[in-house]
Amino acid sequence: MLEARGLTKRYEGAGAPALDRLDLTVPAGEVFCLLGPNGAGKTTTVNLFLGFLAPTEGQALVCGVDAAKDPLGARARLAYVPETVTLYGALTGLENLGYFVEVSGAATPRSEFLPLLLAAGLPEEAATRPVRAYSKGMRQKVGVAIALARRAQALVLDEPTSGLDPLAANEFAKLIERLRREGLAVLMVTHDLFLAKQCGGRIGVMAQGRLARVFGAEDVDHLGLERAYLDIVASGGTA
Ligand SMILES: Nc1ncnc2c1ncn2[C@@H]1O[C@H](COP(=O)(O)OP(=O)(O)OP(=O)(O)O)[C@@H](O)[C@H]1O
Repeated sequence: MLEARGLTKRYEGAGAPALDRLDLTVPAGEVFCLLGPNGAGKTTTVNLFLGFLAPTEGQALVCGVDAAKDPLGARARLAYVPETVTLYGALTGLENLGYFVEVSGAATPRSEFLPLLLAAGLPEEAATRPVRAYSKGMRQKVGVAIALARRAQALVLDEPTSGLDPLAANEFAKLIERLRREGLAVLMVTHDLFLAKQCGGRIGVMAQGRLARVFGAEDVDHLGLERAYLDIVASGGTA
């Protein structure tokens, strides 16, 4: 579970807070998509959950662990897939997975590596090829496989489908849905309204550091979400 309680971040020298009293709970088995324009506070939120930033006020809890007080404990329970997954180009997908699992200290047996890559949607023939020739979507899948291998209970994704073609983004949405069904708590930052709708769960729109509105993915159609998003952004989060 991911939980923000009155989570606030004011960067030094800045006037308005980058994140203003965020209250949010993402339980196991839910996807929460965070939308918002540039500078809304999405990355700040992610960095607070990862314990990379200390909050000015409030708490970011990962499965009950306060990320500011125990960042290593929080990160042990949280898998993070960034916008661009950094892998070793000369190593194969399998070798990269093995390396990152070892570094993380996870006890995942080697026999599970290939099934994990396949579960993340990587074609089997690609698993033994150097990743320097992988597409961005294939790299993202290795990133998800690394996250799965760590058996984290929560998953945070930052713009995971940026630069993916619609087919790859659609495949990625299905993967996220599967992880949700397997019981992960998923927080996904995205600019992609279609992806947010497709991944189900709840969709939050941030503006100027505030979580302005939360929609159930079932309760709003694409056009309605787009209109609401534009209204919220135009009003600076007060619509
Ligand atoms: N290290 C920093 N020092 C000062 N201000 C910062 C710092 N990082 C971010 N900010 C400011 O905090 C606010 C929120 O930034 P943040 O990066 O969280 O937004 P975002 O929603 O992730 O934007 P984007 O969609 O562009 O990634 C912005 O006004 C930004 O300029």
